Amino acid sequence: MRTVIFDLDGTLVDTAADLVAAANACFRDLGLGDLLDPAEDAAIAMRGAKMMLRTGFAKVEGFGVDEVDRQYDRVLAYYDDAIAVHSALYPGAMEAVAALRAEDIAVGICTNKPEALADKLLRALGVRDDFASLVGADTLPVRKPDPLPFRESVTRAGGDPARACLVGDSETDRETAREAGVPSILVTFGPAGHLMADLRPEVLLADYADLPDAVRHLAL
Ligand SMILES: O=C(O)COP(=O)(O)O
Ligand SMILES: [Mg+2]
Repeated sequence: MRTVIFDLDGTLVDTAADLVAAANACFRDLGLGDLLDPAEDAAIAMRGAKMMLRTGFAKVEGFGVDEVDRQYDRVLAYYDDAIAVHSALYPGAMEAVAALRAEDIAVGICTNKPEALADKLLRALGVRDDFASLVGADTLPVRKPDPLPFRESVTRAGGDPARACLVGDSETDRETAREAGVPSILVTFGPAGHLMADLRPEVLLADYADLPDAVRHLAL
């Protein structure tokens, strides 16, 4: 079965504001104020909680790598408490998913978010059951760009990893697809959209309305 696997943050869902809010709550607890800006640091947020902590601590004195590790669980706890306040699906995402499913193409998710948080977010948005699989950062011992979680997300969706592609928004997604030997479709509407062309994916996607056609042309 042909399969399209989606990344989550920055690809299916615009999660930047809730992620930045969680990091800022941690920084405020440490007396540092709001070190990140939801608009300016959206691309940093798409690279995960540790990257947000590293970026914030780089702006002040006296907080090193150890503090990033110490605060990581706290960021995730804040995020867990307010995971879908501002987060929203990108326009046309679920219409594209429905169109793919109508063509008997399996759809699943492979994310570097912890699986439980990804599951909670998808349920809050009312779309968990639209995806046949969900593999997160901690589902397997390895995470993207290792190709294993991608392959697992394909097989759990009932698909064949040789007839699959990955829709993503980052160098990590590009690398994952390359390692798995499948085409990548990188979206240009996320916070790092302007950088996607340099990664030379098989497809650059500016609008979800164009996804079903793009997948057809890949001839999976
Ligand atoms: O949380 C991250 O590191 C990024 O998550 P993503 O893989 O869904 O983009
Ligand atoms: Mg992403």
